[in-house]
Amino acid sequence: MVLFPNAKINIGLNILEKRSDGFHNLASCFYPVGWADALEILPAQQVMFEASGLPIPGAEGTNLCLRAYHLLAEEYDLPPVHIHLLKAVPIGAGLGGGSADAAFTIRALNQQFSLNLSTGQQQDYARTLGSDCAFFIENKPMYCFGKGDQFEEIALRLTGKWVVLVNPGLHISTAEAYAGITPRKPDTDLRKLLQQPLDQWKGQVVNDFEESLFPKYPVLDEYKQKLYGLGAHYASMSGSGSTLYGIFDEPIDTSNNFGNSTVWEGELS
Ligand SMILES: C[C@@](CO)(OP(=O)(O)O)[C@H](O)COP(=O)(O)OP(=O)(O)OC[C@H]1O[C@@H](n2ccc(N)nc2=O)[C@H](O)[C@@H]1O
Ligand SMILES: Nc1ncnc2c1ncn2[C@@H]1O[C@H](COP(=O)(O)OP(=O)(O)O)[C@@H](O)[C@H]1O
Repeated sequence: MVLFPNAKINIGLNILEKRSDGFHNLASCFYPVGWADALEILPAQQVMFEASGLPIPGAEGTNLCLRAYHLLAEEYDLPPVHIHLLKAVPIGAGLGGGSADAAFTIRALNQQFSLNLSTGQQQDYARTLGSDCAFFIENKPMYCFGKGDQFEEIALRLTGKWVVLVNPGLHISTAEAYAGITPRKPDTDLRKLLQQPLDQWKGQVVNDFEESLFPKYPVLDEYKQKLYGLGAHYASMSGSGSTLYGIFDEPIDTSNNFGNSTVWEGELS
């Protein structure tokens, strides 16, 4: 079975408060985008994990695909599998790439070996692997809260809009980004702000990580402003960075704007 675990962007990201377990309660709209890895899972003689494409930090045994397999194998009678991951989504990029790989592994194993796990059961397994993981089980635009693993339907649809993602190659660890934050509740609920037309989001729909990360890495704000200069209706950093995105009506020419950054663009669904 071959799947394509896709990235997400955060449209608005409010870090509300620090919790007693050390994590933070947040409010954000998670929106899937088409930038994706390729994941192949095949029955095999013994469990084997292989990765190609972008190098993934950490020992192979700690890869989220393998962790997802072992999590299910502890409870269900799973045959050994060969997992091949072609890594294309940048890592430490605020795009949830590793979380998507984990969630898609759960989805694939559930389907391939007829485990009959409900959506809720798959989300429960996913959230033990990372706060972002459960989102990728349903993989549709959602208002997310709690650790980022609780969901509420949101009417927001940007179908047909064009998104440009710019990854400047800075690897920002999620834990490092959270450590620089002073949590606070916003004046206006994000769900309300997102009901406004897209052109009114600028300056109102904010990612709280920008305040601490932009002074530290000035290129991030420079690229956000360039996206506005190219005509974006709205531009922001995604998650804990370092990827910036802009939302446009149609494809745009990004050449000569973002140095050696990796640029991906595509239609929103
Ligand atoms: C910031 C966000 C926003 O969508 O996305 P990314 O930038 O990673 O894509 C997420 O909250 C990232 O979720 P995820 O990457 O799954 O984080 P986890 O592996 O669960 O946690 C990594 C570390 O981040 C911090 N953390 C994470 C989530 C959360 N709600 N509060 C936290 O304080 C903790 O220090 C934790 O040890
Ligand atoms: N399949 C995977 N893809 C990406 N990162 C992985 C994977 N498995 C484990 N990791 C670890 O997860 C961390 C980054 O996760 P990722 O979700 O890409 O971060 P972010 O959402 O901040 O971009 C890295 O430290 C990496 O070592």
